[in-house]
Amino acid sequence: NPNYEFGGSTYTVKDLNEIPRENLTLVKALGQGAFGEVYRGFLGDIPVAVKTLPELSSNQAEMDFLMEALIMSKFDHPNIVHFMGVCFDKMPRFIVLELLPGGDLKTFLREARPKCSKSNLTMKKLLAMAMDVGKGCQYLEEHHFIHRDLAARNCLLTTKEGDPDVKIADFGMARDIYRADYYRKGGKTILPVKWMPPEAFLDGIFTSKTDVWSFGVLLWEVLSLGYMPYPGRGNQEVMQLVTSGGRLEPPAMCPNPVYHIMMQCWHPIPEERPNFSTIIERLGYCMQDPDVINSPLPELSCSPSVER
Ligand SMILES: CN1CCN(c2ccc(C(=O)Nc3n[nH]c4c3C=[N+](C(=O)[C@H](O)c3ccccc3)C4)cc2)CC1
Repeated sequence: NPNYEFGGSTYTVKDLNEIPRENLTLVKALGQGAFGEVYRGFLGDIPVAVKTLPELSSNQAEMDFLMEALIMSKFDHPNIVHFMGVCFDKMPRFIVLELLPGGDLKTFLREARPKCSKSNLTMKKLLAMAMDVGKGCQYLEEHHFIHRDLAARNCLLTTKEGDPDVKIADFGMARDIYRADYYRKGGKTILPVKWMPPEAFLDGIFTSKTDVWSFGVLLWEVLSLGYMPYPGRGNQEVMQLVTSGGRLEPPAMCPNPVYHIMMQCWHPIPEERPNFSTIIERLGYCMQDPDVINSPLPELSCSPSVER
């Protein structure tokens, strides 16, 4: 059974909170997880999300699933999805997590674009969502945990209405590296190149400053309302561009101070990039700046024919 080291202690499967299966009810699939399905359900009368491992899974998939549970079970932060327990006594195996009904951040941004009707999205809300992720990242940085795949697609929202809180909810990449799966899965696994700094995709060097670069791209995703970074460019082209100093353009209507934070996250020298405490501080200033929070969001053209 694999061990997991976090904060100076070592954990194994027996340290996981085993939930009696009879207390669990699965209601409806929420979407495809990396393994099997993720379901909406109840633990007693508490709404939960349940990640399932298909019964016919390889031994490696089983170990991956266990490692993912171990990783998430040790986090304790309001901006990281809360781990509730596992049903590992028999197949099918379950990981029970906090339910986040708002869906993923990228989808939310794309669906919340101001169309013809007034969208209730504001610059302040966008910055507050980025701040949430930044706080989760600061916690990971403090615990010397490198995420390796920070992106809007891996974050979830508490709600689609009002003021959603945002939480980091997927640790699959860190899990693969922790299990040294990356090599087993054949180096050709799809690397999130568009979210990676040069030292990572060129030399495989990962530190918390790698996550800072990715956070800068996530901030760009938020301000662009869910665009794919480097639109129209392939991974090879992006590696070329970035290694020769090219960077993402400012999203439409992005206030300069916010773009300035992105650019600092994308400093070619990792040590020159700010840490997450500094990033949060600077985002905080932006949120106090009337010129920033009162700047309008891009109004997409109102011609109904233009499908975005
Ligand atoms: C109209 N829209 C349609 C879509 N809809 C949804 C779509 C998906 C979800 C959803 O997956 N919620 C989750 N809550 N907790 C966890 C979830 C996923 N988890 C996982 O661990 C997943 O692996 C995961 C992790 C990060 C990102 C995505 C998926 C843990 C909720 C609402 C809202 C209304």
